Amino acid sequence: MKITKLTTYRLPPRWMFLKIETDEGVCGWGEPVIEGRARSVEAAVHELGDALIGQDPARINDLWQVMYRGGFYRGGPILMSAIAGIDQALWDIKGKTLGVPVWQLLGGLVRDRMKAYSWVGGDRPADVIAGIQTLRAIGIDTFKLNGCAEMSLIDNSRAVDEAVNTVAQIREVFGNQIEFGLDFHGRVSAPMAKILIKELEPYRPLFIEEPVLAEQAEYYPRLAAQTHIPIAAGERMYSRFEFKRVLAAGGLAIVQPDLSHAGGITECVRIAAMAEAYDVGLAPHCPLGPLALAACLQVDFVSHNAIFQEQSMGIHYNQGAELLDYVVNKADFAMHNGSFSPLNRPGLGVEIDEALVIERSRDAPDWRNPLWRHADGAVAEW
Ligand SMILES: O=C(O)[C@H](O)[C@@H](O)[C@@H](O)[C@H](O)CO
Ligand SMILES: [Mg+2]
Repeated sequence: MKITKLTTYRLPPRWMFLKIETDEGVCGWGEPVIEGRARSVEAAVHELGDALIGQDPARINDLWQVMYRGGFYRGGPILMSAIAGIDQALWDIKGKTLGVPVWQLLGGLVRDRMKAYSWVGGDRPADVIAGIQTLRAIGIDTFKLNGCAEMSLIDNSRAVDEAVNTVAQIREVFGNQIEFGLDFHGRVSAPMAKILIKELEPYRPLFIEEPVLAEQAEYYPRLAAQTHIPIAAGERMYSRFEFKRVLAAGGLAIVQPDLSHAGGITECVRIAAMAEAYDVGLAPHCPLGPLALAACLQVDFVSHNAIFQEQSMGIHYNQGAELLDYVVNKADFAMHNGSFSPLNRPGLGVEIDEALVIERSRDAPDWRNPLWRHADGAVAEW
């Protein structure tokens, strides 16, 4: 079998799908994207694709190395997201060729259900109580929200109170009947993270995510030393080599590699295994589309340390399309009591509505993250 063609589709709300075709009619789908830089990843996919045309898609391990080591300059969000989507599509082809789901090829299930969580509250946490109430009605009991709005390097006690009050209110209304993680989204400085984490501790969040930016990863062990709240990070780390450093430094309780950013299934099973050796949990990042989610689930179901799965149903970013709009086999993604079941179809387990993808990819808008500024006009982390 030989790879014959790579076609990319940029799509609303902010995704990109990749179709890889072969000379034997089998094709695979993947989701290579970095939110807000879809066109850059698209260019990288086609640049890498030159080396794939005419190659045997079954040799995923070799093709991965060709894409990674074959370039003198490697790594980073653009190239690793391009590799990620290509890798997903290659696994899809392999599964479809052999007639088995990817999790079967990775050694089989380690669990029967995979717990998922949902987003509430939007960019600046608001209406979180109503949001949680609505989702609870459909069986979801685990949530994530942004921990605060923009925050200055040294901010005032009003900003701290605002963040703490939102969280206090959640515990007041729902007690211990729900769990929630807090995403600081890299918008909190190291000095403010210290204060916020201390003040939030009594409300027992499930985890605090990106308490500081990945660029400030040396603070993770220091922050972890001052709190019992599990610290999570990883959505802006792109390879096992980056995860190696944070795992060895200690401090993280949960790693969150993104299956569409960190080199795909091939790389993320390795990151998961490495985390397991450090007694660190896995919670793949996935505010993206159905192919990214399917890839996450393939890894979750074979990784003993997978604890919960992010998914984008109803997320504030899904303007113009929802998680399952382009999926034919929607029922396979139904959650029961807040958990996913293994995807049992061959390959990734997603049947794509290709006609709709082609139609919606025409004039797809370029999504950009908002540019925030502090009151004094300086750029703020979003
Ligand atoms: O945890 C998450 O889902 C992420 O932080 C997510 O909210 C953002 O990073 C977003 O995808 C950036 O475009
Ligand atoms: Mg996050």
